[in-house]
Amino acid sequence: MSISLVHNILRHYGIYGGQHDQHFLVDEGILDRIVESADIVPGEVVLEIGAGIGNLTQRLLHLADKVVAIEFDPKLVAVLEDRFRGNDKLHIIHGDVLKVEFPIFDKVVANLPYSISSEITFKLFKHDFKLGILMYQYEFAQRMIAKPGSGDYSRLTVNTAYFADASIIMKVPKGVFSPPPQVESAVVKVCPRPAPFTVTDKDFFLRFVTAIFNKRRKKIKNSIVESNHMLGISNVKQVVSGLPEELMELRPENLDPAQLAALSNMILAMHQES
Ligand SMILES: C[S@@+](CC[C@H](N)C(=O)[O-])C[C@H]1O[C@@H](n2cnc3c(N)ncnc32)[C@H](O)[C@@H]1O
Repeated sequence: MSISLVHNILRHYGIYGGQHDQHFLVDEGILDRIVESADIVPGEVVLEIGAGIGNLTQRLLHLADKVVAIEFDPKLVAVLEDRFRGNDKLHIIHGDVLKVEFPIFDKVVANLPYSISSEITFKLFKHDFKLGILMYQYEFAQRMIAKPGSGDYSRLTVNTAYFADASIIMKVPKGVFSPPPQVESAVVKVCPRPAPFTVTDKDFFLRFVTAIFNKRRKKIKNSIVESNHMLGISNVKQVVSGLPEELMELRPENLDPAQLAALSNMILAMHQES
């Protein structure tokens, strides 16, 4: 779709963009590469979050059996309804992505609203799907794939490593959006898979990761004790004194996801014994 056609649609429907993370991707080449990366085969159901004026949606509809497009702006929902009227492969959900129930889907392909990237990503990780091709703010994408010990290594990194293999497949400049955002973007490929390390209790592990990264500047022994209101370990000081001393002196950001999982398994076992 040419940029002038996009501008005509925006003008016609009185949409100005810029608010609610509304930056429409108008570069044909990048739209094509995003959809090609999703490797959609017949029979698949694709979820699109924040469908906007339907630039990605149009391409997804060519390949998928069904596209479920979530969009919360009524003006944009009207554009989607007009643009794809009569196409029964499209199901539009008019609502807030954080509140609506996701359908069962095979793949998720989206140029996300950046201000709620974190909430959307954690919501997606609660679902079962084959592949995600997701556009994020570049810094957010870097945090998803950060290395232990780096400033970007965070709760998000560990959750991502637990649920999926993730990689940045494309860096995307501001100028390919209308209106352009203030930040650079990146497309992340998310391939869900079983965790490559053992976790005895998923809920406890995820709570443990959230708790200790809340106190990421503290030594692990202190971050566990100070965030125990989230963990509920009885005799927490005694449990901590029984954990490997060399790990307790490190900060949460220095442990890789497998080491964090091992620690959470140990704590749980000691908590259950006591
Ligand atoms: C970056 S734009 C992407 C638009 C379109 N997919 C494209 O690539 O051109 C993000 C879209 O998410 C929508 N959006 C923002 N917050 C949302 C929310 N909480 N729930 C659903 N959609 C939302 C915006 O209205 C906008 O259409």
